[in-house]
Amino acid sequence: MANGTILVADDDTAIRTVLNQALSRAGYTVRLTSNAATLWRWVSSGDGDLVITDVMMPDENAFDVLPRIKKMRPDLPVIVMSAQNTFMTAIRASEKGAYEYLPKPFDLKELIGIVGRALAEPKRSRTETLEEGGENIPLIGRSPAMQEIYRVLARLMQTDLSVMINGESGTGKELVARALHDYGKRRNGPFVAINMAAIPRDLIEAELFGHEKGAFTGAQQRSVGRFEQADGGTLFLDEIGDMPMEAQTRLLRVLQQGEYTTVGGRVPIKTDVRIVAATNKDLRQLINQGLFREDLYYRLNVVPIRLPPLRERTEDIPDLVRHFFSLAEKEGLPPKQIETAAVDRLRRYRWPGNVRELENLVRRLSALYPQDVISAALVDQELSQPVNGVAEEEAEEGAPIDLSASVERYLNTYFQTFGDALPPPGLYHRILREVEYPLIGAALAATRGNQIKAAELLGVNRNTLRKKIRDLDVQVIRAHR
Ligand SMILES: Nc1ncnc2c1ncn2[C@@H]1O[C@H](COP(=O)(O)OP(=O)(O)OP(=O)(O)O)[C@@H](O)[C@H]1O
Repeated sequence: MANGTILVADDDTAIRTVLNQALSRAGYTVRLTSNAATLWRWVSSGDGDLVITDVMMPDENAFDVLPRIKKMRPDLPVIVMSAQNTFMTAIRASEKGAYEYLPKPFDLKELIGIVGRALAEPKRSRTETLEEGGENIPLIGRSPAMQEIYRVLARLMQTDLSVMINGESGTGKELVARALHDYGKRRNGPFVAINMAAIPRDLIEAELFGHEKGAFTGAQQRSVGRFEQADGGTLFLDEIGDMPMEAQTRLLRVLQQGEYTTVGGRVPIKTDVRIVAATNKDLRQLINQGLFREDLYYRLNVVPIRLPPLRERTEDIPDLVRHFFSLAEKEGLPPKQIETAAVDRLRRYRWPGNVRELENLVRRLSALYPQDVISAALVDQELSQPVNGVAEEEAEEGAPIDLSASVERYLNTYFQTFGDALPPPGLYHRILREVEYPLIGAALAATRGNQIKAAELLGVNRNTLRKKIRDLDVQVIRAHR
């Protein structure tokens, strides 16, 4: 049975009762209080092995008590709970030295797990407190998906771990990379971003690592690379999936050895940068296609963060809309209000361009229309206009797709990415595998995971199907009905 004394501070009686029951059942001694003054009295007299506290208490905010607790008893783990589930709450909890931050409502099992972990860990002091972050919240959204991201970010702030952000275009990958830098321990150093898709492929290495005078035609003088610019700070490698192979090899070497040479240079240069990479592609697929180095993937993917598309977190739309209207107002555009029905329309839309598309829409609504209140009809009108390629593709949904033509187009681009060289051997099986995987997945989805029916639909033997599922590692999800 676990033991130790847990001090719980929350002005909500129901939470105190639930925590008391769960923690006592797990074997802990529990002391409960509804206010910060009592908590402080207990802590300062040396009581308790762990604290669980709400942020808002009637007499004082836990974020004001936390630095005092950490100063007096740096080893005492403090778990902070809050119903104010914003990015700043998570960050502030981390900055003030909280052991863990839990947005309410939380899962009791998870809490008990965290308590056990905190008490089992060797004591370490985390006394570093940072300045107030200010109220300029960089990331908006309180959906469960975003809260989970804030928690991961908060944990990462005091580390230098490589982070890989995956998400569709416009989901906020660059914003997250910046937040990691701005609130992390490298915030006084530079943040340098480079987008692999925006630079001609043959210049990427020189751009990243710099080049010596005369290293290649057109290199009239020595130039400093992004690695050097980012020294002491963060280097954000956007669209990493578009990085050419040679540059990948060079990057891997830097990550392994902590030093590099410029293009055309011989002297190794030491580097001290934190790498945050981002992609909207499936890097696993690129690895299978021989377009991305698996060893580099593992180096970069130390902490993966998946940013959900906006359509998976529509509950964030009202907050985002308010945020973008207020940004527009700060830029001098007239203030606007929006009807509830109009927000409902926004929540039902699919947002292929994600938050960026929503931001642009709000900007258009602010700038182009004289009405003070944005109506549902106006939103309908704006959403019905195709604004970019993605929307047009969407409009074509349902139209028959020519598979051969698609494969041909795909192959053209594929060969082009290798320039004059040939792709790695094994192309025939790689391409067939690419087609087989979705084909089998679709057959299983259509038959709700019934392999007999799926084999019949595909016209293959059941054993063949079973083998394919195993070989291709297709996820079989059975319907429970
Ligand atoms: N959670 C958020 N809160 C506030 N603004 C956001 C949020 N997510 C994205 N944005 C805004 O949406 C726009 C697009 O974000 P960002 O450029 O970070 O996306 P991205 O995923 O890096 O896109 P791409 O893959 O196309 O480069 C930016 O103007 C950003 O400020």
